[in-house]
Amino acid sequence: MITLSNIEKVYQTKTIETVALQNVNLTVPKGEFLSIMGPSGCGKSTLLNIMGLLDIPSSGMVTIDGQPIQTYKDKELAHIRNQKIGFVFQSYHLVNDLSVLDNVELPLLYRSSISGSERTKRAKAALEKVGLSARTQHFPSQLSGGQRQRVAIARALVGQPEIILADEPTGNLDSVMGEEIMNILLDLNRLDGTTIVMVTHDENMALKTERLVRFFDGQQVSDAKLFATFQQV
Ligand SMILES: Nc1ncnc2c1ncn2[C@@H]1O[C@H](COP(=O)(O)OP(=O)(O)OP(=O)(O)O)[C@@H](O)[C@H]1O
Repeated sequence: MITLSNIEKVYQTKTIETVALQNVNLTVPKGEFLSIMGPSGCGKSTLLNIMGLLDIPSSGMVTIDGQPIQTYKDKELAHIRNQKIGFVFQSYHLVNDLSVLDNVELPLLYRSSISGSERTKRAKAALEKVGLSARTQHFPSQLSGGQRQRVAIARALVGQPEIILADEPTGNLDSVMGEEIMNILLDLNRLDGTTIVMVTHDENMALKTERLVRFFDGQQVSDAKLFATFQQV
């Protein structure tokens, strides 16, 4: 579970101060599929970066499984990020000169307890989950946008994270491919119990999730419980 309490994030440059988040209080229970919506610049990516321990708030408290992150050293935070959190971005962030299989194996390279053959086995299983078993030796440039995003999802889930943070995962895709990606995320949530927080500009995608929080100017303006995803099947 992730809890954000009284989070504020201020970006300070030489000439200007930007309040990106203000008075944010948000709890994401284990197993929830939460979507975040709001206009450009309202702080959605900043929020996701803070939840993913990629950035720290200017004030307020972030706890993961009840433990305030301030109590961890940098090395421990990197460990939690690697073990518990998977990231999916709008622009995929794949390594172009690595094969699909090597891209998916990447997060496991940081886990010394996993052997090379086990790494490959898990990466193949993750690719199978997203329907890309036939593309393991391709390179990202040889794939469609939807396939690239599926590789990115396989890479996010290969370490069996408890939480997936997805920043506009369908933003670069047409509606058919967007639906496909959304169905993979819904299955991960529904079948595996993975907690998912997804930033989206697409209301149709957001309405498929359990809960929708809207932001405006760095603040939450609404928090609505939608149908639980498992009730939709
Ligand atoms: N590194 C930074 N330095 C200064 N200001 C920043 C920085 N990162 C973000 N901001 C500012 O913080 C505010 C929130 O940005 P953020 O990227 O979180 O918005 P967003 O809701 O994700 O936008 P979009 O939908 O366009 O991706 C914006 O006003 C932005 O200009």
